[in-house]
Amino acid sequence: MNLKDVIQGINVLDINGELNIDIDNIQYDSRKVTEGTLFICIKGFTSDGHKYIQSAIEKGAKAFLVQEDINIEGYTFVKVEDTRKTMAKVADNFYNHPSKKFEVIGVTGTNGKTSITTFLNEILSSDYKKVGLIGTIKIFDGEKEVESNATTPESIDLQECFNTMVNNGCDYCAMEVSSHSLVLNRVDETEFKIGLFTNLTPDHLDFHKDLDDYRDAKEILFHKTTVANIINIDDNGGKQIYENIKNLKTPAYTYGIDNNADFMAKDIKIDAKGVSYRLITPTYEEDMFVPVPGKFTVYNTLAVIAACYMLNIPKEVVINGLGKTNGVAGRFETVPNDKEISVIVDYAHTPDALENILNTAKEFAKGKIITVFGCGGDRDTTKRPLMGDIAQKLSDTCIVTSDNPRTEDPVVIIDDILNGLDRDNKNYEVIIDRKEAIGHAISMANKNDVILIAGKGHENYQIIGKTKHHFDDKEIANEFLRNK
Ligand SMILES: CC(=O)N[C@H]1[C@@H](OP(=O)(O)OP(=O)(O)OC[C@H]2O[C@@H](n3ccc(=O)[nH]c3=O)[C@H](O)[C@@H]2O)O[C@H](CO)[C@@H](O)[C@@H]1O[C@H](C)C(=O)N[C@@H](C)C(=O)N[C@H](CCC(=O)O)C(=O)O
Ligand SMILES: Nc1ncnc2c1ncn2[C@@H]1O[C@H](COP(=O)(O)OP(=O)(O)OP(=O)(O)O)[C@@H](O)[C@H]1O
Ligand SMILES: N[C@H](CCC[C@H](N)C(=O)O)C(=O)O
Ligand SMILES: [Mg+2]
Repeated sequence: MNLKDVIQGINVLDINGELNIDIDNIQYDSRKVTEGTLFICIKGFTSDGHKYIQSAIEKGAKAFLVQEDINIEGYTFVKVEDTRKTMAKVADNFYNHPSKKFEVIGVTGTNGKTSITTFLNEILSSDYKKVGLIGTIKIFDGEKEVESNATTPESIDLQECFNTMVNNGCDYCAMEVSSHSLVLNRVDETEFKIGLFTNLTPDHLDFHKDLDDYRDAKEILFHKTTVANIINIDDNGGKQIYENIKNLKTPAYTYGIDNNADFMAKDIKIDAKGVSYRLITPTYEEDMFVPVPGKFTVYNTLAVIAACYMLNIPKEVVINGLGKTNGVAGRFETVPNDKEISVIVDYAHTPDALENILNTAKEFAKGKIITVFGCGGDRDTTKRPLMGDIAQKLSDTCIVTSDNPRTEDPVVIIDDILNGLDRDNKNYEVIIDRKEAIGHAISMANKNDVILIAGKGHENYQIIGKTKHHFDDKEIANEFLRNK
């Protein structure tokens, strides 16, 4: 594509060099530059893309989008105010506005995004639609699965992914939209048909100033939609967002259990097999069963039902689809065994999620509840003591261990967790090594006990320092259960 077309519509401050050149690739990471690339220099949190101009030239970059005054003979420099923001526009131009060519459904909120996008994918696929998926567990581009490195990819990667999905004949894309992505312009220029909001509870307060700031970030999604916004009205953050967006051109709809809503669940029953409820929509009522336990499943499925309603998916497809769902990998996933112990692997990595999952386990536990959990390193530290408190109060025994320590010392992370629990109550233990901790939980469990292994869910790795080691909670639990 001609550079003039690539930068069409952007606010240019200055140009040095020739604009009438062909661009074959756009890239924000010098390590991925190829011949004919427009390299976008981003001033980041840890590094500065402007430092890599020389190495990008060596790899074949021809043109640069910059925030500084730079002029090198034979290359083109386009200066703009904010390269990160402009990058989204450039990416949308380069891939020819792919999000407008199919139906993108965006899901935001602290918990439930992966669960909802997975359900949506399952249901829309069963209606013979081709569905792309973007989220924490994986990316599916309509033909193949690609490893996911983030919940929401960088703008260039995102627009490239949309383009591949469109070329692969996808009708829909169900995607998770993280608060980071909304603030860091990753989803700018994306046209969402539907925006869904799940809930807002403390997380990522290392990145957002406070909970209000975090909520404002989430609200951005609902200003980018064209067909419908769907909001959990039982959630305080949801209520506030609804107030702010209810009069926008795109209509807003609500779902909930406790408050009057467009999509409601009544007569809820929850047990170890799943949830059942009476579904009330604007035009029909139905008895629902979903084989995934937890009150949060009621919320997640109401959101899915509302989205499918707005997309005119036949109600039978939605109801039957949810009734047969395989659940979501690493979300309330049980590890089958012949010891009559309920071993549950779950991705609860926030105080709210941990509380919900433990309350769900409590509703059907016939024996003791043993919780194994830790907190991730290089992430929000304020959630650590809160999770310690919740795990201790809602378990008979809790084993505090490591999650992904990343570049932090696991002992320091565990200490932060211990600051939230009552050290005089000896119902907790500390075992730094996660494998050992899981083994210990299984060795101490008796028939009818519930073991909750929380925090890592589907992850099949542990990040220590900057290295990913193979590690899979389910696999390890299985190994100990076999030998018990
Ligand atoms: C805080 C944050 O989100 N940072 C993201 C951001 O990094 P950054 O802008 O600070 O980049 P930087 O490392 O300072 O580098 C600046 C520029 O130099 C470039 N560079 C750097 C080195 C080099 O050799 N050559 C080169 O060109 C980089 O590619 C970048 O363009 O842009 C990078 C490129 O897209 C991301 O990889 C990086 O995500 C980091 C790794 C991260 O951990 N992000 C997490 C917190 C995140 O995004 N999480 C959310 C939510 C998770 C959830 O709740 O589900 C997510 O959506 O995943
Ligand atoms: N609607 C919900 N409300 C509260 N907790 C939930 C909800 N749905 C799922 N959970 C809990 O949160 C955990 C994470 O769920 P899920 O992976 O769907 O969330 P997510 O929003 O995708 O998280 P992430 O920000 O890591 O991408 C689950 O393992 C479960 O314990
Ligand atoms: N998307 C979340 C996942 C956290 C999962 C947990 N296992 C951890 O490593 O903290 C994050 O990056 O904050
Ligand atoms: Mg997710």
